[in-house]
Amino acid sequence: MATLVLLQRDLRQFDNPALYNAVRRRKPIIVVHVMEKRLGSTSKWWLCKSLRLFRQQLEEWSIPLLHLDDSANFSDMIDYLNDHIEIEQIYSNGLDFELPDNFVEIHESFLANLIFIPEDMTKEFKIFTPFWKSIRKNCSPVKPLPNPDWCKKNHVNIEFDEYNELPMMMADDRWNQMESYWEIGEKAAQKRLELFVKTKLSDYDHGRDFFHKDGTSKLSPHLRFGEISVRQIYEKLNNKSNERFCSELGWREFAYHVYRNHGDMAKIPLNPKYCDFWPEYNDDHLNAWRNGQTGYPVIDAAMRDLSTTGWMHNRLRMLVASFLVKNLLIPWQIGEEWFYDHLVDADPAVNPFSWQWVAGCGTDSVPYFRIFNPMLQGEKFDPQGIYVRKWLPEFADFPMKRNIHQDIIKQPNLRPENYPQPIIDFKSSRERTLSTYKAIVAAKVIQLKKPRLP
Ligand SMILES: Cc1cc2nc3c(=O)[nH]c(=O)nc-3n(C[C@H](O)[C@H](O)[C@H](O)COP(=O)(O)OP(=O)(O)OC[C@H]3O[C@@H](n4cnc5c(N)ncnc54)[C@H](O)[C@@H]3O)c2cc1C
Repeated sequence: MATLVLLQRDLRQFDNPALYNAVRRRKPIIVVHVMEKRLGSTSKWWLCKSLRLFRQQLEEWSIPLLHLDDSANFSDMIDYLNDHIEIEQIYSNGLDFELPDNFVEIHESFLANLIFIPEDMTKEFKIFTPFWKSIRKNCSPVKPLPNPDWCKKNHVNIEFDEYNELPMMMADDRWNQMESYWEIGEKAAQKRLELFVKTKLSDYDHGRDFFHKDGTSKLSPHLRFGEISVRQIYEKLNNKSNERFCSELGWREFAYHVYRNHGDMAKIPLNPKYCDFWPEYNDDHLNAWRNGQTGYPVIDAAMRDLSTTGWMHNRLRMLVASFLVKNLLIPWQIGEEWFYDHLVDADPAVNPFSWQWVAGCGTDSVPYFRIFNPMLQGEKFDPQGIYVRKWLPEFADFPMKRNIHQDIIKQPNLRPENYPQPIIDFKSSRERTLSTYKAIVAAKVIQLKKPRLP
């Protein structure tokens, strides 16, 4: 008789409730990773590496890690496993698919991805601050579990010849390059947390906004795949001096709070006024945005950074998203999809939530008239153009004393020859957007053209 542990976004041994409870049963354990339904290619790259490392960790406990590529084949897999050893109990930490009816009785699901238990929050909140205040006042954060007490009885001495293959990525230079930016897995996540606490946390409130400074934790992909427990981070850092950092974890909780009631958030605006809004858009503009060729240095640097590293600083995410939606008037869903495919931390709740926040159609969103100015933002948060120079080789000889963000717009002769002209005029695109949004906000029912979505 064996315990089956199904994992999706919880590739860790420490504070993993499904694994912990399985170990306590003192029966042989089989772990199966089930492929998520929505996974971008860059996150898949991360997952492939993470699964291999996790398999090595589980081998130390003689627990086999199998992989199911499509949750639709769940029953076939159980038949196969039952031919080798009877599956008595199934544990998971929440799945993105429903188990077939005949397994519901033996399945127990724990929640592992959030600090607070969502069921403890009976009211639906639309604004972040009251949500965060209320949940902290009225609910208790879940404490991380102790290390499970591993015992030799839990061994499974069976060689599985099916479901043994872990997913693979096609060879691509992109992945080789990405490799140099990241250390993957549970051990790396713990190391990153330690380093952040030692070297960056004390300056986080100020440093987090400067995109050339590397002042944030970069824990997001580890949290995305559950290589580290958010409860462990919260328990360690939740005190008065780390309010700002904890409130960022709070935004993550809030995104999941909203996602619980709006699973279709990646496609459907939370504010129905925006449902049928988007006009036709320009494909050349979209391609320029994707490839970092808009002629606006900070936007282009950020988009090239994303393609190379799979990550982007939070302020830059806001800037490039605002530029796409509010200057190029391209539907936010298209940007969401691009991010989802290119981010190592592409998160099914946080990514669509954040895109809706920028587009102004979400909950507790940026007001429609707030349109980020890439020149001013660049000047403020990358004053010497260090970040831009890092990602745009076209600016290698640009004089250090010049303001890279403003000067090339105000004095076109300073623009490097091999760097594109701006694809739009910032001021007039801003005005066009403001009048379009004003009409939406004023209208009772919007009936413009449907968006052309991918
Ligand atoms: C358009 C857009 C898309 C985004 N897409 C994602 C996504 O797919 N996945 C993702 O994890 N984050 C996303 N974010 C939120 C945020 O940009 C990242 O969480 C953050 O940049 C990750 O870097 P970090 O780990 O160094 O963050 P830190 O500043 O060190 O924060 C610690 C943790 O708090 C959480 N967090 C921080 N900022 C936010 C935020 N604004 N909203 C929700 N949670 C937050 C993350 O889990 C993060 O790892 C998006 C933001 C925008 C504007």
